[in-house]
Amino acid sequence: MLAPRRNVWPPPPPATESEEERLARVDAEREAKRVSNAIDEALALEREQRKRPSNAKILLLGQAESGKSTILKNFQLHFAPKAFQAEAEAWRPVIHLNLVRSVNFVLGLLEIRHPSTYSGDAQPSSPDGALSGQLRRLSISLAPLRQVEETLSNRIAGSRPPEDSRERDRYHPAKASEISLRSGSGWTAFLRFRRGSSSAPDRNEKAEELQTRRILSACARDIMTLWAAPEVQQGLKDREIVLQEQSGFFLDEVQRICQENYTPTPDDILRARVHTVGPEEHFIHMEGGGNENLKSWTVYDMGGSTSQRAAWAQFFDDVHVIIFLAPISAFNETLAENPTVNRLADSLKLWRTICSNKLLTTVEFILFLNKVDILTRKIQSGIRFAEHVTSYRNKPNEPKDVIKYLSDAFATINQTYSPRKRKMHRHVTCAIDTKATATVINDIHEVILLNALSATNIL
Ligand SMILES: Nc1nc2c(ncn2[C@@H]2O[C@H](COP(=O)(O)OP(=O)(O)OP(=O)(O)O)[C@@H](O)[C@H]2O)c(=O)[nH]1
Ligand SMILES: [Mg+2]
Repeated sequence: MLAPRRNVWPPPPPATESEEERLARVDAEREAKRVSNAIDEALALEREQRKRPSNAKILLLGQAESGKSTILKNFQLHFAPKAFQAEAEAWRPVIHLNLVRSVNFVLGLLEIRHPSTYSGDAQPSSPDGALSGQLRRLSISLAPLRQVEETLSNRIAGSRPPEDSRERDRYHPAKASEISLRSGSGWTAFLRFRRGSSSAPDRNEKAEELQTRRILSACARDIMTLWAAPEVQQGLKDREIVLQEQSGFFLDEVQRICQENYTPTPDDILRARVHTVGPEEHFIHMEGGGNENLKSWTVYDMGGSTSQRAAWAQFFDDVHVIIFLAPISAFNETLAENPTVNRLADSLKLWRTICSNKLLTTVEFILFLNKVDILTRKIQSGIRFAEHVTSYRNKPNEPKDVIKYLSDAFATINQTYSPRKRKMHRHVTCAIDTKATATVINDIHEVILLNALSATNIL
């Protein structure tokens, strides 16, 4: 006689099985089969979904103030204009803060130039040491803006600024200070702010905002007078400070921005400056429907200052495209976090590090040579590129020649240091020009789709 079979499923019924037990067993087996089929179907579906992702994953890299967050805003404006517009109101405090910081920066400069008047000394030691009566009056009438700056900073970044921002917020002799945000309390507060409809600001916040708007409206005329004052313009010129080229510059728009009923325009939002601290993940759901297989994009916007860069590598794994921003206008500037390092040299070095990274061997790169408008203005104002980049020697000091030289330099680094031959797409951009950037986005749209779809075996 054969021994009863073991290790088979379902096990053979015991010889003594009653009719009732048999019915119960058949029921249990049917249920087990149903569960097993359901699991198989779920696994098949998951496999299918993995092949058809809802996401293209894009990484924005580049040094601080290269324009990463501005490109992200362009993507949002281009692909999800309704969502972009819905957040417009939330940018108002950021724009107000950018403006107020510029005003306080100018007042700070006057304070340094004319300490005797500020300290109340009636007998300034030299004629230069005295502020004109008009500027003295303005410095008093605009004094409330220091409090406005503090209120807005606290509201946007949270009452305790992140370490990195405290470092940056120290008074910089040539630069208006910036607002920093990081994922965490400050950032979520800002998001809550931006996505105000789901959690409306409380009564205190509303009252505070109203108060800020009233103060700004009352100060508008004095801010304009201050900005137009020959003494202020001369003071900036003497220090070779061009505030117009700095991030978050709104001093030429005071009348409009200080109106009590001001709502930011897309151009204002693109020019608003918030320093990103920590990686930010943004989902863009294509409002026009997008590609059938790819209805949303995930864009990772990284903080670009040197202390932030260590966090980049954790996003290299399954990224489809990297967009690297190099601010080509920065050839005569140094890093805010390290004044001994030239910003262009830092950008080239960073690009080389990214090109040679083995984890990114198969990733396609899109290079934006950004801030071409500022580069053009600088060269046309007589700044000589070769004085800052000696290898340029005696080539023509013309924007188009400088741009070509830089574009070739970045391309050569890609060819030389990439572990394998890599496709690279180059664009010369001005990220605050929405129309020109829309054309570039149309050009790179297909590159992003192709990479995302082929990475997931759909193509
Ligand atoms: N004039 C000009 N300004 C630009 C351009 N691109 C960006 N900006 C401005 O430069 C400032 C800095 O840009 P961001 O996008 O915040 O820079 P980022 O790379 O995100 O900087 P971090 O977050 O600090 O890493 C913003 O105020 C932008 O409006 C450009 O092409 N031309
Ligand atoms: Mg940023």
